[in-house]
Amino acid sequence: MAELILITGGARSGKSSYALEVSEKKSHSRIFIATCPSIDQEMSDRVTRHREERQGRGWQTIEEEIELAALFPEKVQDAGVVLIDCVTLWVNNILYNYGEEKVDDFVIKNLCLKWLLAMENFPGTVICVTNEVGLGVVPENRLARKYRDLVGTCNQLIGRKADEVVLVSCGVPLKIKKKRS
Ligand SMILES: Nc1nc2c(ncn2[C@@H]2O[C@H](COP(=O)(O)OP(=O)(O)OP(=O)(O)O)[C@@H](O)[C@H]2O)c(=O)[nH]1
Repeated sequence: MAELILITGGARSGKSSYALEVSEKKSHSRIFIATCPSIDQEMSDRVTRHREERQGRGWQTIEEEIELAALFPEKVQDAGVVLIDCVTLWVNNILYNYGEEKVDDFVIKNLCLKWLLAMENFPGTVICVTNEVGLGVVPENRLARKYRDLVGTCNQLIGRKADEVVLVSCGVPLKIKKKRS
């Protein structure tokens, strides 16, 4: 892969819009990989809002909740930039589909590494969106604590491999890891 960029932030921080902007500067040939399952009206409304935001801006959308590794490189090979939105929901989907008891730090690390490795054969730029889920109080619920930790593990893996990491807060991007020139 030419470049890996990780964009993180809180809910409704503006990270998705920023990720679109950055992607559009990278290439005219763009694929949006959505990991969000449309399970209720609230989710559907969010998805509709995002689809409208991309409308007429040259995006092709692939909805894939689990098998990110299977998309690379063949299914996205014509794209100059691939945007994955978002890692947080991918972790959620893994927990839900595999069964919470079957997913621990080791399992999530390996699953995340699988798609990071698959991306290495993709010649374009990959941009991943994630959430900073660990900044608030420690959740009372055990599953919520586990989820928070698994997301943190994936964010670290991707962040270490990334050329650039950007934290978006209040709609403002802050580069926290910069590519060496
Ligand atoms: N299934 C599906 N999901 C989509 C599509 N477009 C966007 N999404 C999902 O929308 C989710 C992000 O939406 P929000 O929850 O509104 O984002 P947010 O965290 O509140 O806001 P920002 O920080 O501003 O991005 C991501 O998980 C995407 O996968 C799509 O076309 N299909």
